[in-house]
Amino acid sequence: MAKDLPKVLVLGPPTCFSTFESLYSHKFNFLNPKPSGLSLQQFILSHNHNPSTIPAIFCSAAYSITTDVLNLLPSLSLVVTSSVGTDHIDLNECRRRGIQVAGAGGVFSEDVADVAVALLIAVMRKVTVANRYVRTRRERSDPWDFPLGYKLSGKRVGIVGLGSIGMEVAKRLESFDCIISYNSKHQKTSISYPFYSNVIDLATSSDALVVCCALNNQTRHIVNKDVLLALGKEGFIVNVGRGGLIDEKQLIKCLMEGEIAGAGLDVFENEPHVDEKLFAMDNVVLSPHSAAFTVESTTSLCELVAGNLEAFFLNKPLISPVMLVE
Ligand SMILES: O=CC(=O)O
Repeated sequence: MAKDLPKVLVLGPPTCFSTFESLYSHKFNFLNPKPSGLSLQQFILSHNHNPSTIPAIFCSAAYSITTDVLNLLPSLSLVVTSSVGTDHIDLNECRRRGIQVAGAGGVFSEDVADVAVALLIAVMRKVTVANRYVRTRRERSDPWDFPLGYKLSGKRVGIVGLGSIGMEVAKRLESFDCIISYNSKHQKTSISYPFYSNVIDLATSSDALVVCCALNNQTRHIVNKDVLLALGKEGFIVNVGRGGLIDEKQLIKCLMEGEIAGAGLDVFENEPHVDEKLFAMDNVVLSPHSAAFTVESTTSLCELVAGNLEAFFLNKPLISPVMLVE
């Protein structure tokens, strides 16, 4: 009987949730407020769920796990998020309350890196403009008036955040003979790429920046106006991390004024809202925060989430814990 199974509250159901539910509803009793249209508080009250019997949350990056949410759930001991990013979770408060947190670990790294490189090629070589050009003109005009793009091979690429995604980006770009350097919270002793402790210096020494670090108080607007100006008029930027890593107002201004050459963006500062000024720009390629999601990564994610929930309910160590230290 579902009511005898361990309860898992599902918040902002992750895109994989319907698959996940069909695979694992024999193991967990999923409580999903979304279809009811009720607020979390109303849901808990109206369904007579004793909040003290809810030990675990499964959430997506679209749902903020704030102190207010945690206050509604006095027995909460686990938050599992379907994302790599944890900026939607009040980690300090979780630490204070002894709540464990598990994330998506490395399941998305290759897919996100693939899209980072795809966006870089697309914006530098004008792939989306070319696509529209052919569809609207149907044949090559004479004289040929398609604008020239920039070569990626051999370019200097600065990676902001050399974690598991950043390393996959570097690996891919090495096969394009790109010259890699990076900025990270700390220099990595095992990595021979040049390290820049200052993102402005990294931008000055790069033809393109790929931003893939975590968003937190230290990294918000890590790419600001000064970084964009240092990247320069022939510089490109790709963001597959979080929108808040770049000062989007300044980015749009720099794109409009030709202070940088172009941008490939999978993430936006005020998601799900996307600033419409970006839609009119030919030097911008957009993607709907979908870099992580493939058929394969979704399957791996479902297995990982189930593994974390099972481990938790068996009092075993989590498979992909998020470190709750500052
Ligand atoms: O954006 C996706 C993630 O954080 O997993």
